[in-house]
Amino acid sequence: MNESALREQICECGRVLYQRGLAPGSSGNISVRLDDGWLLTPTNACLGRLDPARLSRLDANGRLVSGDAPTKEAFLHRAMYEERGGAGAIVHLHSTHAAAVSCMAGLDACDCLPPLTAYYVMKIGRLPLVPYHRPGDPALAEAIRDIAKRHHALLLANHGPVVAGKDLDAAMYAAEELEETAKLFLLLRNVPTSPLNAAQIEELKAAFHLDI
Ligand SMILES: O=C(CO)COP(=O)(O)O
Ligand SMILES: [Zn+2]
Repeated sequence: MNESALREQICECGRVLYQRGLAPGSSGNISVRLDDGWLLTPTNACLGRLDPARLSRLDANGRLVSGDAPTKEAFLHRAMYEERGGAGAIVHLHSTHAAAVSCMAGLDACDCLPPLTAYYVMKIGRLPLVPYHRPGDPALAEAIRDIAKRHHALLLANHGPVVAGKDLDAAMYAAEELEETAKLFLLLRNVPTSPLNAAQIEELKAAFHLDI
């Protein structure tokens, strides 16, 4: 896909996520890796009203070469791309139910949500929790670097999810599946549940060649 089409795709993805209420206000950010840098959403931009021409274009060294000032988390996206050679796009949201889970006490920091459904296992697998850092804190890049080596999705404490994918559709679908599973998790809080067991997860990993 050429850069112009990628710009349009970022804006369309932003519109869909905003309209679904997964990126309220000016929250969230999206990026796509290019051969020689990245395209990112501008800081303080509403994902529902992006202008393709004003997206932030960074060169391979992370310098802004065109467009508006990039998301305050450009360094986080860059760290994830550096650790995940196969990642083509990253979506960060403040989707309500995933954000709610990120605020809960007593989570398993290695895996915040149970494997309630096959699609959660297929799209997300395991969801590590990253300790709280303020939005835009450069220390966040190093905090996620080691985790990103092993996980394409992570949950920022008291904040929201960051999800990478081979392309923007994959990242977006996985971020939406994460939000739906967080919703299920909260709905089922006081209900006995039977998450998928290890054998069922192994079967999915084999059937869909999952790297989780
Ligand atoms: O979600 C956000 C920060 O965590 C939004 O920040 P930006 O507007 O700088 O992308
Ligand atoms: Zn955020």
